[in-house]
Amino acid sequence: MDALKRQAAARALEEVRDGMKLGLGTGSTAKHFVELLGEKVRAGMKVIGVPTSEATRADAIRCGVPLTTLDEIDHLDLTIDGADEIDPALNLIKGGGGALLREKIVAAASDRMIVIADDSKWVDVLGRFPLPVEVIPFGLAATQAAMARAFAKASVSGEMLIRKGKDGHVFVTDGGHWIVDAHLGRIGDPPRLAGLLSVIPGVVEHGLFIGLGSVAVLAGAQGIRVVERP
Ligand SMILES: O=C(CO)[C@H](O)[C@H](O)COP(=O)(O)O
Repeated sequence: MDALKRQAAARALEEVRDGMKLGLGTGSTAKHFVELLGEKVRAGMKVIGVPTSEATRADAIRCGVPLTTLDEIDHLDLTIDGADEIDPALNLIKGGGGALLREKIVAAASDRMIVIADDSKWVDVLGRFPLPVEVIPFGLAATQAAMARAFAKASVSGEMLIRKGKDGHVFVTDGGHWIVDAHLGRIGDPPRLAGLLSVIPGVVEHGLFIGLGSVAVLAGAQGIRVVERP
């Protein structure tokens, strides 16, 4: 699986041109991309990156990739990031690594987003992977009740679990928020659910990426498949 992730990352690297401003995703697949990009930079390629997490910032520094922020620049040419699920409309579930808020800000500031993944992430319908929803800890019960109402309106339902870290404590995002993982099973209308979740005050962001992915690069046993957003 790791070899497939690296192959997808290598294929996406072919789209990177000298002088580009890049969004650098988070997760094991995006980490391969940062490592391969580092090799190009050491060979003379001039790019600058905005990391989507503190973990990716550390990886990029280790690999020698020059960094900036979306305070210093307001626009990126290309973001390369992984995903937890990808559907045929190139709607995504992201946030398995807990970086969905910065990932979405960076993707939205980019002209294009290339999603890199092994082909196990490709699904007919989103939802088997629990949907991460980043929330403010204040008023959590009220926020979860509002989320349940949004789920009902979108004809989905399922358990909501506060994400815990490996140490058993509540997982805290880079932004200081918590994550509720919603086990919905099947999300029939992702854009509708995305809209309903976005207007809940205690929801900072959710892991449905609608209309952000431009291209998916999927690596499988049969080779690489490149899928454009329809
Ligand atoms: O959204 C993410 C992090 O918030 C990741 O892109 C997603 O979890 C996929 O990770 P991996 O490449 O390790 O499978």
